[in-house]
Amino acid sequence: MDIRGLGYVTAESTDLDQWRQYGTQVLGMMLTEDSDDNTLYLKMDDRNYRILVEKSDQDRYGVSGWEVSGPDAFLEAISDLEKADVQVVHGTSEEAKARKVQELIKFSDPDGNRHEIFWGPQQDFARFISPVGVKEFVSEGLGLGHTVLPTPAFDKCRSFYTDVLGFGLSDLMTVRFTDDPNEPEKRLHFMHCNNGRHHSLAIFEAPVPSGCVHMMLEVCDMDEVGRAMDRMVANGIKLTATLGRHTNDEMTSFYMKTPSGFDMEYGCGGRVMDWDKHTAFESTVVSHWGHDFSVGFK
Ligand SMILES: Cc1ccc(O)c(O)c1CC[C@@H]1C(=O)CC[C@]2(C)C(=O)CC[C@@H]12
Ligand SMILES: [Fe+2]
Repeated sequence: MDIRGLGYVTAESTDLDQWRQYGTQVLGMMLTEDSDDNTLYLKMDDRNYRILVEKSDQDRYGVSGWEVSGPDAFLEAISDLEKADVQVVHGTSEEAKARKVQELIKFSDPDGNRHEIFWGPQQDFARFISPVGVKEFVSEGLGLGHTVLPTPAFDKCRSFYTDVLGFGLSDLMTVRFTDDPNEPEKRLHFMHCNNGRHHSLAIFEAPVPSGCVHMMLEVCDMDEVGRAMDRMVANGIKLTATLGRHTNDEMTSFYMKTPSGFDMEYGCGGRVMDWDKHTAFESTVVSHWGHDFSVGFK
């Protein structure tokens, strides 16, 4: 399978007003005109949208939308999934219209994380003009960012993502939250698809009620990250990890809550990888400096 990038994500929300404010005033994305009382389309680049918020009776992460290059790659993806006995549901033309793509399929991983594969996103080529002056999000040729999904059935999920969906292992960590040596270590594997982003997906060996550990958006420089922190404070949004720089993708970022209960990482300076020259390794530290996740539990 040849996945080119994370094309879109969806979030479920009981209160779209919160996301309207958060999406535009904190993240700095554009709310496009086709948004209505049940659906928000949040735009951050040439695409019509990258985050789709849907009115729901729950606040949680929705689906991860993976992009393939065209109709042939789409058929190949369907056949790979069916060969692996994954239940594939074909999206209706109404669903494709709502997602603003030509065609899509829907399926889940062994832990029930929901995914879609699509081809042919609509592009209005309208310039991204941020309502709060964000210059640029980094997504061209790299996908919108990354998502980290909860996968307690780790071994099954790991082979699902590598053997069926074709993700490559970028590097890995094992995490222990306390000093208790009896606490089992939890695995965290960073995975890439067919682009230069260090990871478009990571899987974490623990359940998370909101359906997502965090997702990440990348902006073009450190000032944009700092200004986003100011907007987070001004809008009363909770910080969940302090500013820091990761060892593996070298990104400088902070983490905050979204209105759907999962976290948003907002960063800059991510490495662009040449996978032919890469060797997978295990990091024994989270970051070069910063990234205190304990603030999220306070
Ligand atoms: C370690 C790391 C490298 C690159 C990233 O983009 C990234 O988000 C992380 C941190 C991932 C991870 C998390 O999001 C939830 C809390 C975790 C599991 C920790 O407690 C350590 C690593 C953290
Ligand atoms: Fe991350």
